[in-house]
Amino acid sequence: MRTPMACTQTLSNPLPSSPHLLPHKPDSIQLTQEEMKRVAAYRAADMVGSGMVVGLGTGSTAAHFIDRLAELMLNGSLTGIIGIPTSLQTEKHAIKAGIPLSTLDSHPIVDISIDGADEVDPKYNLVKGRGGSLFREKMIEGASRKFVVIVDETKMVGCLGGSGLSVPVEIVPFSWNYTLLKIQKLFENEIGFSARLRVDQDNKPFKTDNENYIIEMFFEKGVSGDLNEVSDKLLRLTGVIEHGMFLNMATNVVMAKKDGSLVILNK
Ligand SMILES: O=C[C@H](O)[C@H](O)[C@H](O)COP(=O)(O)O
Repeated sequence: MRTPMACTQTLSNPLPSSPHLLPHKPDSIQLTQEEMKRVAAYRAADMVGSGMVVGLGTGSTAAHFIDRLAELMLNGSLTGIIGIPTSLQTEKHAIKAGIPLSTLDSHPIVDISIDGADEVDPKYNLVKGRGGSLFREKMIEGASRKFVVIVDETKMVGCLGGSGLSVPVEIVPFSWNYTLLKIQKLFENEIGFSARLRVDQDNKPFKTDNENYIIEMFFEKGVSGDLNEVSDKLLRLTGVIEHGMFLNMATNVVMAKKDGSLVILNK
């Protein structure tokens, strides 16, 4: 059984100073969250080179990247790009944008993946999957030589789960309530822990692209202790397919700030 141990990571200035990549904005002007997402996505698109196999992320930040990638292909700046989509939603978007697609089966080595995240901790560990796409994302991003995370500054946290929002776990639908009980048992000593099945607008179980269910785990003070141990324990539960903690996977983080500056972190 896990000894409860407080998450001790802090966010006190974990970031180096950054170049201002946007024209100077008066102090009173601040970017909206959507603008920050676009700024990060556009900068990350510059990391893609012609002829690359590119993992295409999922979510609102990744959508800006897909639009930019398509734009760069259309104006001839990038040629020979092959995209590997991390969700059905992204697949549709990329097809509409005119990006040629393939699969991991045909292209098992991905040059670069670019995707958003729900949280980034000071060691660049991530929470992903609040949009439900964590399994395909983890497969494709795990097969990538470079995995660039694009976020706005609101996504930076001291501890994973520390924003008070969920850490998702993808499970098989069969006996889902039993799997939920096992997850609750795993964290029974964790003060303020709770878990529940994700439901859709009709109060039916939310289904992932793989027809699985999602359990949302909530940690009042963030996930504590050794994250790799927490990961292993979850993955050992029969019924659990994957979880949304992406540990030691990101090679770069491109983070846009409200003042228009960008911080680029490299591992
Ligand atoms: O399942 C969703 C993905 O992991 C997203 O990358 C993540 O939720 C971040 O999404 P957004 O860019 O919309 O905040």
